[in-house]
Amino acid sequence: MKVGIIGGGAIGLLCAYYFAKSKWEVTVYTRRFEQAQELNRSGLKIRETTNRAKVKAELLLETKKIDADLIIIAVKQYSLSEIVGQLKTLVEKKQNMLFVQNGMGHIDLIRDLDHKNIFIGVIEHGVLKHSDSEIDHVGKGTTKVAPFQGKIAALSGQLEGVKQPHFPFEYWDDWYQILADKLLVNAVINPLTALYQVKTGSLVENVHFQKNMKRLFEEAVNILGLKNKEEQWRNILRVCHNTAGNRSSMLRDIESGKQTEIDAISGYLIERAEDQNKDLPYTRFVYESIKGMS
Ligand SMILES: NC(=O)C1=CN([C@@H]2O[C@H](COP(=O)(O)OP(=O)(O)OC[C@H]3O[C@@H](n4cnc5c(N)ncnc54)[C@H](OP(=O)(O)O)[C@@H]3O)[C@@H](O)[C@H]2O)C=CC1
Ligand SMILES: CC(C)(CO)C(=O)C(=O)O
Repeated sequence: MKVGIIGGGAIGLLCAYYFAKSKWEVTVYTRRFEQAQELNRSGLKIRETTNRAKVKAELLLETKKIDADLIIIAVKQYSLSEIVGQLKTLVEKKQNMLFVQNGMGHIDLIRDLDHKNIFIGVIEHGVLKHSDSEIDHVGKGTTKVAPFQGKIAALSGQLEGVKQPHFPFEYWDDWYQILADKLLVNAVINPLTALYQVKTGSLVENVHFQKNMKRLFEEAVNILGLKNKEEQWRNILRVCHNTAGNRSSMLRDIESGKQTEIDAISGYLIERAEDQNKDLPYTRFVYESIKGMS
């Protein structure tokens, strides 16, 4: 089987590594020529392991067709708009596509595609990228997938061939549910860790930070229309404990001067609230603060 992975970032390389270990033919489509060169030359390494995985890589801009059974789109949400146009010509209507962005900002862009089998993924792994060919799999989690267009069997049948204990898949029926659950976690943890410049665990250890978490939580859970509120709150506390030593992706983006995904997370919630003539003052505060810092 062949997988094409668009974006050689932390998540793209994580997927590339585990598919290659499962004996799939992997091609990573990069933005930069130097990264493609490096991957072709050295392969791909996860820090804790000794073996490098062999992958092919090429520049997305120079690609005419993506020859793959499954295509994983692993760029950040804000890079997706420049790629969606290319997907219309690079990917045939019957090829499977899996989008793994955080937030909800990508959904309207995906609606523009009329491919038969489109899937949404929520990645619950923690990954740090050290170089163009080396990552650290710091948090072992799962990847939840659900159909957006087409039937889940088209994807689950393929993923039968990826049996890796540290890289499992879970199958869900409702893409909105899995994305909304993750969005809620990110809407609470990401902006606060970035603003206070603290690791995820510090949010719950500090009673004042935890009060602000609760305020963001109340706004987000109501706007997203999520039920089982108590369980959702417990889940956020659990994520803070389980990833206590991690720096959230938003904190890392701010620290390295990169664009953040605040528009797809808090920005999306603010838009939903405006549609309902509601205001989310705490969410708006963190949104404007992060925009001002990045
Ligand atoms: N890292 C993590 O632990 C987690 C990340 N996620 C989500 O997964 C998604 C990807 O995140 P992550 O991997 O961390 O992000 P990164 O910033 O590490 O990677 C994004 C990659 O996309 C590449 N890219 C951007 N534009 C293009 C283009 N036009 N053509 C080809 N490649 C392009 C970038 O290339 P270049 O290097 O040249 O800029 C970069 O390598 C995000 O939505 C994130 O929220 C979800 C859960 C955990
Ligand atoms: C859940 C959390 C905060 C884990 O680090 C995350 O998804 C992120 O960093 O974007």
